Amino acid sequence: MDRFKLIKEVGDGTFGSVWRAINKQNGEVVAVKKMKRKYYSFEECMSLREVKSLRRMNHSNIVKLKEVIRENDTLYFIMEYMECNLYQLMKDRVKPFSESDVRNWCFQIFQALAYMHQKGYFHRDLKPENLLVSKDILKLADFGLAREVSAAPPYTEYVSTRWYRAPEVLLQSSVYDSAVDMWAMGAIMAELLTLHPLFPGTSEADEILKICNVIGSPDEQSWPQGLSLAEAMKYKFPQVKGNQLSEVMTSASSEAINLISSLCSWDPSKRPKASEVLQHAFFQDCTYVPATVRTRVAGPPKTPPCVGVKGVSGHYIARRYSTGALSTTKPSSSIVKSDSLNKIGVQRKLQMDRQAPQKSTRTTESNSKLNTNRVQARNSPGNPVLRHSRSLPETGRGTMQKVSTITDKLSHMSVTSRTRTTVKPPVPLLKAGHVKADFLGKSDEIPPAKRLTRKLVS
Ligand SMILES: Nc1ncnc2c1ncn2[C@@H]1O[C@H](COP(=O)(O)OP(=O)(O)OP(=O)(O)O)[C@@H](O)[C@H]1O
Repeated sequence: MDRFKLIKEVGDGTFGSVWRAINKQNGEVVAVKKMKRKYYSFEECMSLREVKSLRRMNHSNIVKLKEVIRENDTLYFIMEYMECNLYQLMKDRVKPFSESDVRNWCFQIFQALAYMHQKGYFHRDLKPENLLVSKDILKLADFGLAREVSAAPPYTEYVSTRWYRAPEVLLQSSVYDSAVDMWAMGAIMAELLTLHPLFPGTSEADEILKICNVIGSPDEQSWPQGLSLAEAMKYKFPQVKGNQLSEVMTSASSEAINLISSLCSWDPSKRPKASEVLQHAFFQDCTYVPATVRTRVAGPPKTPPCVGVKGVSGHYIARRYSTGALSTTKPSSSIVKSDSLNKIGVQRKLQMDRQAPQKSTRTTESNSKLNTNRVQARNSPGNPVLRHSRSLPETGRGTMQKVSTITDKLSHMSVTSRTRTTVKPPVPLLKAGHVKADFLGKSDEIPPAKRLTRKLVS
């Protein structure tokens, strides 16, 4: 690692801290992800799912893994550097992004997903924090949960971030597929257009309630398999009619609403595939031009403001953006370039309310057994108290935030008078976190003040 000078920590995830760094030999700016747990053999490193899947990806909208280095039992991923993530772009904004921004960003991500799904992988942990931005380019990152479609189910160790978690996963189906990524993209698109998470559940039960409040409870017609899954675990869906997305996403176009509605279908088989989404009317003005062949247009490329700038809505025209050449440094026995890496699975640790670093055991919501006799969905908690949890000092923002969300509004509309509530002014978003086991029927066990936590290093 002597070849790299670490400049600044730019991210602190469950499994690794990410640094902006410079390759001293060629001056290239890179991202270095330093894994938190120790790795005592190189084979162990090579078996990581993040390594196995990323090395097979070669797409301009998927972050490139340049090298894997193990030094003193510590594992480092050398990746192309991206300026910020989509959550960081959203968190300080007051004015929603323009639909054309959202269209351009999502088009790129659906391109990456179409590629990845076609290659036989699905991501399983899509969330704004894993969509990285530089200039006008978006890239998919964090393949720690990526899974080969061909790998035999049941998939038992999976934990995605709850707010973007598909209902079949919430109901512990063991045979889900790439449709879980499509669900997450529907939720992310809505969040980009409104600056509020669409389904900010405080527990798994509340997550399902939040979904019901928006799209209505599933029935025999909309999702027969879902009813069977629920029955198998003795879970009863709350009976909610749901509301029209258009009633709360008032400024969204009918095409955007239509696309989000189909992505967030209860039945995974009714969600469009990524390749189909690219043909949707919402993207009719988009034409994908690979980053490598784009011509530069007037004006310097810029990344939308992500820290400390409020209310700015930029228009980001596709421009040439170089991700830099691969490092030319000579690989040693403990350094492997991306094209010579091996396969297997990743250890993934949950991000708790207050993240415990160095914890290497796998603790997942899905792993624990559900107490099927106790399954009972709770009513919506209303506006939950949310907390920012940051691992580096931050200025200016309070730690306790009362958050108004789309679903809270919808919940109010559907459960009470069905009259429209006054739209509250937007407040800073919270970064979704994995939260300790909160299975359906156990949501009461989570202390209210700790329920929704995002973690961010700025
Ligand atoms: N290539 C990169 N360039 C710049 N920043 C990055 C890069 N990769 C990751 N980051 C930043 O670091 C954060 C954490 O990275 P990552 O998601 O890979 O870690 P993790 O430990 O797997 O996180 P999680 O808790 O989501 O599982 C990201 O949200 C992003 O802000």
